[in-house]
Amino acid sequence: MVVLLQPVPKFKTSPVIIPVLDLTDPTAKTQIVKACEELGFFKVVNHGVRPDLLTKLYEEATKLFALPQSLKDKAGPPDPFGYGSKRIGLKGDVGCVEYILLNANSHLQSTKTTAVFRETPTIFREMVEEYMEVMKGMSTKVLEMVEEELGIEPKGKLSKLVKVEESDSCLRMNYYKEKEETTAKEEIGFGEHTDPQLLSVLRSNDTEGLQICLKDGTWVSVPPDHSSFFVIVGDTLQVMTNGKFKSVKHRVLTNTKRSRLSMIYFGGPPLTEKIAPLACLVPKQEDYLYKELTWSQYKSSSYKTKLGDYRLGLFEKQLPFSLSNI
Ligand SMILES: C=C1C[C@]23C[C@@]1(O)CC[C@H]2[C@@]12CC[C@H](O)[C@@](C)(C(=O)O1)[C@H]2[C@@H]3C(=O)O
Ligand SMILES: O=C(O)CCC(=O)C(=O)O
Ligand SMILES: [Fe+2]
Repeated sequence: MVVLLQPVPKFKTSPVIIPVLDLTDPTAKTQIVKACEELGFFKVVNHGVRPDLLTKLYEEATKLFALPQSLKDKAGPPDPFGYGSKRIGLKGDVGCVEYILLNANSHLQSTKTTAVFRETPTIFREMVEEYMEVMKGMSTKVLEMVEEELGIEPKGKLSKLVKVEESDSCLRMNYYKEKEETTAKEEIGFGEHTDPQLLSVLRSNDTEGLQICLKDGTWVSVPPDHSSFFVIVGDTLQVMTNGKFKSVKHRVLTNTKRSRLSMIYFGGPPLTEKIAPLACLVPKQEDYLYKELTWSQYKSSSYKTKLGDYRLGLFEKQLPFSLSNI
């Protein structure tokens, strides 16, 4: 008899060394740049975010996902904002995940974002707004440190993209339910992908599941740590640094015994912002690896791709005909 075994995703079980950054350390900017180049990922400790805000927000988010399905569905299907279950994006991707996606920019706020808040207590909305401000602050701080270390001029060129009111940032809360059967296998919670924005700031409860892909293609598990944040380099930062920083591929595998609740702030530039390699980092135009696109163009093209697609190809310069045929 032939027994067909379920393919188990390959990944290293031994934890890889994730850079741990204390933003108040005078050497932090050098370490941030190193981590963004080598891994596109690092952990932030000693961040000063009010622990009671985190605890309370997690309590309220847990209550939200425990609401009757009929109430949650009032804020769905996502447009892409609002409440979603299993389906991710518009191109048929699925995962073992329930989520809400909310605009951070109140001027761009969609009706589906408002619908989420209709089903939740006022305190939830207030805490979400405060949390988004805190995340904006942390994203700005990280980008300011990158500017200083790389000598990016004028000051604020990068960080203002997430700091200004028009920035197109969003917040996602993902809930991965535990499996009923204790013998159940791990499944894909959130399939492999890179984040399109400049950078993402992630926090989760203490349930494992997040994995990142190293440059050699091996997947490694990121040990969870509810007291820290994780920063993920996005596609836009890869383009602006002309490939110096790596937009890291990541995914979530579900845990069979415990539920995972994560919150991710995606720091995006204003919709009209032109994204291209920074001239102060790449003096010669012919050395640019990427062409210019507005964030709005890249974002709408991203929504035509599947989760795991290589979206940075949209930015890549076409090689001259003679070269591309070699
Ligand atoms: C399949 C998709 C979901 C996504 C939009 C996309 O077409 C490709 C990028 C996906 C992603 C990944 C990071 C964030 O979670 C997200 C909100 C984003 O900006 O890009 C999601 C999009 C989504 O779920 O709407
Ligand atoms: O839920 C997580 O821990 C990560 C999910 C993620 O990568 C995303 O929402 O873009
Ligand atoms: Fe992601």
